[in-house]
Amino acid sequence: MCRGVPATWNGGMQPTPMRHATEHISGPVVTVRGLTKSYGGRVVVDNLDLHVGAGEIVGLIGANGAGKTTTVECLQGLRTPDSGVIRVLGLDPVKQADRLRLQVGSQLQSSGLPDRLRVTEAVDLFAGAHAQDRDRLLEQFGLGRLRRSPFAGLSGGERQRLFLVLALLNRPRLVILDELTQGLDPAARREVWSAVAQLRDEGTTVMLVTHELDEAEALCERVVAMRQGRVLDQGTPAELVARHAPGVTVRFGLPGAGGSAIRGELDRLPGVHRVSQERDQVAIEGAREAIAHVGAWLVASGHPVPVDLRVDIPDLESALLTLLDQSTDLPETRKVAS
Ligand SMILES: Nc1ncnc2c1ncn2[C@@H]1O[C@H](COP(=O)(O)OP(=O)(O)OP(=O)(O)O)[C@@H](O)[C@H]1O
Repeated sequence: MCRGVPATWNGGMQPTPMRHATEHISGPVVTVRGLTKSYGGRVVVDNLDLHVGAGEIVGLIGANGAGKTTTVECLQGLRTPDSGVIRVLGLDPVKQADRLRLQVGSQLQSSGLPDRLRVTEAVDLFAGAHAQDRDRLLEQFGLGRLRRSPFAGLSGGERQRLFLVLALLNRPRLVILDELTQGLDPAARREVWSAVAQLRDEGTTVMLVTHELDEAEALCERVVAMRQGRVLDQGTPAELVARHAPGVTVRFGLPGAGGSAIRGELDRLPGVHRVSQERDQVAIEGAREAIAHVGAWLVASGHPVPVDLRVDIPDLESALLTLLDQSTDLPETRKVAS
């Protein structure tokens, strides 16, 4: 869930700092220790620790209501934590909000702009002294021909792209993107992905809140999986897959190959855990190395390589599902101690 107005965009009210690429960032961009936030006595972020280094793209993923948006809202100073310490670029997001506003760009899903505000007017309103080339940015996000369109006339995806333009306009050092590509068509989604990859190449730190796990897998160097306000696990997408969904399945049909001899041979291959066979259809479950050994066995066996040969490799979604499933024994959401 995303709420709020684009309060952390640099609205052009104050001078924008020099280009972030030329600034020296020492230390972490985000440090969170023991963050706790509750609503109406219900703890929704529970003693959370988080660390984001300069130039990283970190994804917050997890179940609905896990506290991801609340966490990034606290980082932006839009929510005041009950307890814990937050430093963003070394600053306190609540007490030093003015200094931080110049350096953090946000794209929030449900942000709004006045209906009659035209695209160029919105860009002018938010542009600081050192803003990027506005026309180039609008073209890059496919909004060039909509320069004169009022906000109310934009489609959901176009609004989303405009918010992204506004978030990037002033070359922020940290960009927070919540549900980045929701509502975008597949081509626009890829364009936005490449824009984020470009940000990374330029050294911008990015925090991404997303349910799109292919997006997290494509863009994030590290993902933090959350449930009930707590971090369940974190690591590179590949590490989470290896830890929580390590198995693969190789399937193929081998006409006329029935019988236990083949099963026995496959069973003995390194990495194979289980072989099942139904008529001509063979399914082999095992570790990743089993893929190579089964392939080698197939070639060496002299059978033609089966046309229906298929390998199912788990992805981040499988890993997260397992992780969420395993964590159902977490204690119920905490109530604030009275
Ligand atoms: N202003 C609020 N008042 C009361 N409860 C709130 C408020 N904002 C969020 N919550 C609740 O806090 C919990 C965490 O919400 P949050 O939006 O941070 O989770 P999320 O992980 O971003 O969820 P989603 O993936 O569904 O967007 C939810 O149960 C939500 O209903």
